[in-house]
Amino acid sequence: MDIAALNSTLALRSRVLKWMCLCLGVLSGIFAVFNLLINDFLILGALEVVFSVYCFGIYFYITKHVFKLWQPVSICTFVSLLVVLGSYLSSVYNALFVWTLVLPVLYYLLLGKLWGFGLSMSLALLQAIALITKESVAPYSPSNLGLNLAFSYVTIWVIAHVFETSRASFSKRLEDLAMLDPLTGAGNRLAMNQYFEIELSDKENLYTMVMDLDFFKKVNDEFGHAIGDSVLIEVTKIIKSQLTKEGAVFRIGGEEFAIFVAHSSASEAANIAENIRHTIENNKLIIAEQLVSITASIGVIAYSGNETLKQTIKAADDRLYQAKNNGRNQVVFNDPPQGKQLNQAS
Ligand SMILES: Nc1nc2c(ncn2[C@@H]2O[C@H](COP(=O)(O)OP(=O)(O)OP(=O)(O)O)[C@@H](O)[C@H]2O)c(=O)[nH]1
Repeated sequence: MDIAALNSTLALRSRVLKWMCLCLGVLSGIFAVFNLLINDFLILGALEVVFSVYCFGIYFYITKHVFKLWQPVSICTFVSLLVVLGSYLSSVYNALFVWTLVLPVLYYLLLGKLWGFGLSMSLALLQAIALITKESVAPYSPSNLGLNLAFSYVTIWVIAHVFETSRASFSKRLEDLAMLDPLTGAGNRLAMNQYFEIELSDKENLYTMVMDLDFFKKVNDEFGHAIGDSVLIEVTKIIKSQLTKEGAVFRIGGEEFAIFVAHSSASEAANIAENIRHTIENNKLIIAEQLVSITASIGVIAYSGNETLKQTIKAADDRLYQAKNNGRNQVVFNDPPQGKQLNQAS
């Protein structure tokens, strides 16, 4: 599966930006010709030439490079300034202010809710100042023009806001459905691939752990599958509570979890693994009024920088196998702070 395709928001924004640049580049070029040769608006015409060139530049740039925030921010800021300046300098008769109504849609499509709201608010204020400071709004009546503009702008703004909010929430729900284990809320294998291949661009000082609950079958046999499920949920909470923001947990099997600790030292990774093991052992789980005791074995490996995800998981899994063979309820770490193998048992 194409992992990048899961980030539909980025793909959507990149596509919208590309076609918007083409469209605005052509239109701005046409306006520039009018303003330079016919209307004699030299400043505006010159700015439109620059904007047109900039739009084509971004259009070609994003065909070869990844989407970055500065691209839509610069396009939105530039086009907004052109519209405000055009509205301020030209007569209302030219109806340049009509372009104001297009911009909230661009902001929300390209930049999302927060930026969309901020830019729409700023544009409304700037355009209000540009129009209020005009000596005349002929051939329109000032109150009719003001009310119609304000109401149509607010309508488009609200629709753009509601649309983007719903789209973002659907997109998040779809992403969660695709990437999260529905029982525990830990990431699934797909999420692990995405984390390792895309999010972890810097894999220096990365530690991979594979953790497996000990004799989990007995929990199911003794207490039933539903309580077994609750144990898995509680264990996931314990793992998450021990991880810093540099860590991530994925459920890769029935009672098996992969844990990554990034940007850490060997001693930090060893401490995290030991804290997880210790907390699981000592946190007496009371589920449906039943006391459930469980322990975990953990294999930890320092990522060398060259292995694939499969290889690093396999290496940590080998340490886990050692931990199970050594009697379970322990951490086996190949790269302990002291430089020798560490077996930590309760
Ligand atoms: N409740 C519950 N049990 C699960 C789930 N997925 C797998 N299991 C159970 O996990 C148990 C795993 O058992 P084993 O592979 O024998 O491992 P174990 O009993 O933990 O023993 P060791 O790993 O050798 O310590 C099986 O009984 C599976 O049915 C799940 O989603 N919910």
